[in-house]
Amino acid sequence: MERNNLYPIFLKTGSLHILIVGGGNVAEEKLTFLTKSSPDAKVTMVSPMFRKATRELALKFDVELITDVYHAKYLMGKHMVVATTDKPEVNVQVYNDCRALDKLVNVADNPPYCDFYMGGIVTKGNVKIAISTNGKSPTTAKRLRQFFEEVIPEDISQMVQNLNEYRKTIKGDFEQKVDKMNEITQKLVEKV
Ligand SMILES: C[C@@]1(CC(=O)O)c2cc3[nH]c(cc4nc(cc5[nH]c(cc(n2)[C@H]1CCC(=O)O)[C@@](C)(CC(=O)O)[C@@H]5CCC(=O)O)C(CC(=O)O)=C4CCC(=O)O)c(CCC(=O)O)c3CC(=O)O
Ligand SMILES: NC(=O)C1=CN([C@@H]2O[C@H](COP(=O)(O)OP(=O)(O)OC[C@H]3O[C@@H](n4cnc5c(N)ncnc54)[C@H](O)[C@@H]3O)[C@@H](O)[C@H]2O)C=CC1
Repeated sequence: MERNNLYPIFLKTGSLHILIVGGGNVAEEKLTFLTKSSPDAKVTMVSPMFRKATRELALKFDVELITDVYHAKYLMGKHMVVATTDKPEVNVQVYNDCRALDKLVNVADNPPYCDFYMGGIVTKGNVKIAISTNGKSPTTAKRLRQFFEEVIPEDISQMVQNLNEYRKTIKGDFEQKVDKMNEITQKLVEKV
């Protein structure tokens, strides 16, 4: 069976700078889910046109909007780039420019031109789950996101906080701490 070999990481978006090229439907979808997960994300968008809802989101999340066509100069200082224009040749240009500069790049409607995929994301306080279908079915990623948003209790974050407080109070060496933390969380994975 085929398997997903992608490696998920949790980016500190507050100190990384992301560029979105394009200002249409796809750009708006990517910005919506990016800011939903990571309201502190540092984002710049460049496009000759932005949708109204995109401009509103930009205002809310302090996103810089540059009204211009894409130029390689806009890559300066950016760590990751998402290309969403309706011009395949522009998206490929963005991809090639990023590759030449070793920047991570995602051409949203073109999986072979993605160094990474955006995933379905569930956030419950301190807990975050990211979901990918290996680019095979974004709709399934969305449905799984909705499912986990529903079934994971909001207070999972309180539990994590409590365990964080508790782990600070445990005396003993590393091994004893590990044993204790595993013992008190055993119930979470016991079959009923
Ligand atoms: C590869 C990837 C690259 C990337 O964008 O990073 C990609 C690619 C493509 N998306 C397409 C379409 C749709 N995308 C969505 C929705 C989402 N797409 C997202 C991620 C990803 N989309 C990455 C893979 C993630 C993974 O590994 O599973 C989500 C999870 C996250 C996000 O957008 O931030 C977000 C749900 C967020 C949420 O709700 O939680 C819907 C559903 C809907 O809108 O209802 C549709 C319409 C239905 C359909 O077509 O399936 C097309 C077809 C274009 C065409 O037809 O030409 C391509 C291109 C292709 O597959 O070739
Ligand atoms: N809307 C969707 O859900 C889907 C879109 N796609 C594909 O994804 C691509 C983008 O789709 P949409 O966002 O709907 O298109 P759109 O037409 O809404 O947006 C395209 C954006 O790219 C900008 N743009 C054009 N040339 C540019 C340049 N040189 N530099 C910077 N920005 C530039 C435009 O000003 C516009 O803001 C298209 O190729 C489309 O076929 C594929 C599947 C679904």
